[in-house]
Amino acid sequence: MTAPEQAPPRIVVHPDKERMARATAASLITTLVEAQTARGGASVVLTGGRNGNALLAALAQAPGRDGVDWSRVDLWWGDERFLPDGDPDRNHTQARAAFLDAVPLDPARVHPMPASDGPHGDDVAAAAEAYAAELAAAADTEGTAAPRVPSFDVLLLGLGPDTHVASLFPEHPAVREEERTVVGVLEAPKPPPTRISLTLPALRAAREVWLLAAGEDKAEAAAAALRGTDPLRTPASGARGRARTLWILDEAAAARLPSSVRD
Ligand SMILES: O=C1O[C@H](COP(=O)(O)O)[C@@H](O)[C@H](O)[C@H]1O
Repeated sequence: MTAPEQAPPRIVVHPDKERMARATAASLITTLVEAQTARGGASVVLTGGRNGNALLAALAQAPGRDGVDWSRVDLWWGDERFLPDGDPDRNHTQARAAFLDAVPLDPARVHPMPASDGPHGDDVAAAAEAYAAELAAAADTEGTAAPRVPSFDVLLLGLGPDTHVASLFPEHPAVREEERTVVGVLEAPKPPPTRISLTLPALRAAREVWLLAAGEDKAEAAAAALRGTDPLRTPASGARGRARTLWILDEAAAARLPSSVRD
């Protein structure tokens, strides 16, 4: 695959996780309005996890929320826990509760990853392939001829305490993938063990990648990933956007950052 441009990380630190969620929701609204003004539509890749859900809850409450034309926003997912539709542990179920049901989205533009009781049954490889095909069908040619995914406006990632992003865990086969855009993940070290994930090449096709980390349990991971140069060991270090890579932290998660990386 041709490697797209990769923007170096920029770090923004908020006083606490509530203010971080509110400020990030406001920035996301601005970015989506700008994308719609420039290109008609906008696309976001959602993340699961505590920080991703806190952002969605803040977005649902944000005063400027209705400045976005939600019927012209495509929503994709960076990863999913491969469980039956509606399972409370699915990232899609949590996103519905936090945000999706609060705004007038076009159902045809909401693209959850397949569930384990969907058309592919429990075949996670087939489910991943189907999601890759859905992304390829929506792909454009901006930036790079490959990989075959849309030029996402903003791709959100929660940072795991082990530096995983999406369902790309350190030293795991999925983080080594260089050709496919979506993979089935087996034996993930965090439950549930079976997942679907975008790969690093797919994440890097985004215009902007925003990594979210709040809380002291993320401090070590944030420092390791921002120092790290090997995505096999610190997957978050390999997640970069073409135009912007933004690390959005609260003070607790930023506590161990080397001063050399902090603005
Ligand atoms: O399992 C997952 O974990 C990560 C991080 O979640 P957090 O609760 O530790 O913030 C999340 O980004 C990913 O989407 C999810 O599937």
